[in-house]
Amino acid sequence: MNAIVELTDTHVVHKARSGGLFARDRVYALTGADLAVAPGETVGVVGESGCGKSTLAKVLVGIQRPTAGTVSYRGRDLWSMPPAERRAAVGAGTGMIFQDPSTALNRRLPVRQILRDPLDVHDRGTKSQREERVRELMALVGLPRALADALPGRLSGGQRQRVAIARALALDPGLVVADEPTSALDVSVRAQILNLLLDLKERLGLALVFVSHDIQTIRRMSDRVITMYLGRIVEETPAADVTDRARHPYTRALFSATPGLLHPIDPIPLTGPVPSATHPPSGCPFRTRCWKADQVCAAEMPGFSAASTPPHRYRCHHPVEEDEATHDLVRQNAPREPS
Ligand SMILES: Nc1ncnc2c1ncn2[C@@H]1O[C@H](COP(=O)(O)OP(=O)(O)OP(=O)(O)O)[C@@H](O)[C@H]1O
Repeated sequence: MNAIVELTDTHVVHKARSGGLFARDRVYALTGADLAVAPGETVGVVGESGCGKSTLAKVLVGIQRPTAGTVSYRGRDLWSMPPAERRAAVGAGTGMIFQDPSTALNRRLPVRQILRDPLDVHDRGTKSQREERVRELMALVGLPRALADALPGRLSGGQRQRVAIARALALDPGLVVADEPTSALDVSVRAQILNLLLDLKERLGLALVFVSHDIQTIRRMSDRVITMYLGRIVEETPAADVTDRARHPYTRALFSATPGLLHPIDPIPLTGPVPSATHPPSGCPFRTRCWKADQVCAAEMPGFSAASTPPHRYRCHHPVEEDEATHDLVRQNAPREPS
């Protein structure tokens, strides 16, 4: 695969926010991530709050520097490039859409200027070509021309997110990363924004990395689903298989509540909260909530199983059997004490 962006054993460790200046605590936000995104594909990222989804997104678009491991853009190591070259590679190669368009856009700039900014910064075209590009971008995302001079405060939430999408597309990137792009919007406009993203992806041949808590949306939007748990990628599954054929117990539990299962079931309960990213459990981080866990799971984090090959890979000592009906998993997953 000729990846647009590729992470190899990438880690992000933060100093704990609450610990004060001399805090020793570390937050393991991303641990050993390996992921390649191919041109034109949509990768959905799921996991509960705090599992590292946003960190992964920021690493992919070069706004978070990893503390270890590499990030390659079209085969070149991003963080060993000189800063100006890196900014150019990131700016032209990727676009990012954030959760809340009201905070992501400069409130003092009219739409026209917000969309021109990336063209100015990267010195794209003449003045009139830039103006033409702004018109083109507005049309692309369905914004009426009359809004070119409007400030973001005058726009609806959906229109603001359209501006944010247009800005992300300004330099014609190969990859767009959308971090919860609809969660701050009214329910009534969410579907419109998702359809717009899908439409743009098709028309422009974009690769899309889509982070969401909304399991159904992920299933609908993605070609491939990445499951994250406590900073680790624990499974990659073709989206069509994710509800019924996922092998990692955590993915099965996350997707168990979605409609459209081959055998509809009650949700598999996930007992207790996600453990702290400052003191993650030894071995497999999911073991404290997993109904299949034993001593092996406490001793060692499994690598991707030798039996699993892309596009389906999982890291689990006791994967769910392919033919194990999800019904049976509900019964097995009685609440238990952490081992
Ligand atoms: N700058 C930072 N300093 C310290 N800790 C951080 C920082 N950024 C993220 N974290 C921590 O890293 C972990 C992963 O955070 P991240 O935002 O990537 O998770 P997430 O899955 O996107 O969560 P959510 O769905 O709530 O947005 C969390 O424990 C978070 O508190």
